[in-house]
Amino acid sequence: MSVSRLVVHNLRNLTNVDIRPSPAVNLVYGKNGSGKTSLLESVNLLTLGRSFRSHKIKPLIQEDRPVLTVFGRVGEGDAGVPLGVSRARNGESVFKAQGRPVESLAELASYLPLQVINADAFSLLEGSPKVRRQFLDWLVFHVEPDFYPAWKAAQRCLKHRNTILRRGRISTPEMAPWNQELIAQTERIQAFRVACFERLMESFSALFGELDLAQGLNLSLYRGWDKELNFAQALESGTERDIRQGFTGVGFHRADIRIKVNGQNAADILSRGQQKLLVCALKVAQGKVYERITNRKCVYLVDDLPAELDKIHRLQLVSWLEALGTQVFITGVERSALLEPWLGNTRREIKVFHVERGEITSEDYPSGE
Ligand SMILES: Nc1ncnc2c1ncn2[C@@H]1O[C@H](COP(=O)(O)OP(=O)(O)OP(=O)(O)O)[C@@H](O)[C@H]1O
Repeated sequence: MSVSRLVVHNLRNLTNVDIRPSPAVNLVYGKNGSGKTSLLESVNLLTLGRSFRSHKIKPLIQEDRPVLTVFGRVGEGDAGVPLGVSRARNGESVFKAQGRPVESLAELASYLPLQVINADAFSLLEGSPKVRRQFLDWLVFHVEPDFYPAWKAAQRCLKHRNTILRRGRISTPEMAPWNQELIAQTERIQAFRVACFERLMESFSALFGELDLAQGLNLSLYRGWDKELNFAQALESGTERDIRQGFTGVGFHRADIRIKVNGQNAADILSRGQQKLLVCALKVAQGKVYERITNRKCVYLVDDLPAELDKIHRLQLVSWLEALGTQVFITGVERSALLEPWLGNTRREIKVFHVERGEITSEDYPSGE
């Protein structure tokens, strides 16, 4: 899967953009504030209906304009699927695929699986368990069709159970069916997550295992309750605490990926550059597993590649992306720093885009080199 055409109107400082990206390597350079990240945001918007920077829509719409639109073709050349998104200041939105409104944002997302590596990527190490849980669940959601219904059903049970807990007067006949259903759905969610986590770790070790950085590194899946107990036992033994707290303290909603170096949190031990490379490896590993299972490739958006990564680490990430053979959009301030790691390392088509005050010009490498 790749974006073969991208047309953007009134997104931040991008007033009128129409580009035909390479199905392989797209390098986007320009000064600070020129509009590079906005271009990546437009790809994100096209498939997820929102930015990766913020859930708010108004800041995305160009000042003094009522609406922003992004149109794109996804697939091979002009034969690709047309996708269109418009978001208006007054709250109106249109999401279209193949010329008709989509049934859900999940349908829109299914046309173009995306992986984003940007400054927020560090939150995979520093952030709350929710960030890591969502990271794993992205994969589970995309490769296991029964996961989402199970997850939704479990969420429903949790909500009802918590409402009963908050009321304080617990009646067993009222609570029992929610507990039973929660246990059944949690076991399914857990099985899906374990299977995906194992595949993810296999792929991650193949990428990362050889690096010095891998010394002492350990990633493990925390299920969301004591590993000595099954979920039914954990729920039962936590009942009094749940009543006191007014919510369910154990379960699928507490799962986490624990990332440690010699027993300490990786975020407390690794340098920024090391953290970024580790996060990149996790995202590339995820893309690999996704491809193996679905036979489809993710598109990678890498905002400000040089930030935090030295030459060797940039080269490492580029070699991983190249091995994936996927479409990438990579931004940076300096053209040479963006191009350098690819030179001699890819036979695929490179396009270089220069952004200046929201205007984009493109060149096919190696023209003019
Ligand atoms: N709603 C808006 N309307 C008009 N311009 C906007 C709006 N929101 C942001 N901008 C401007 O659009 C420009 C695009 O910013 P963007 O973050 O894409 O730049 P960038 O090239 O990625 O910069 P950096 O290298 O600093 O990360 C900025 O100059 C910003 O001030």
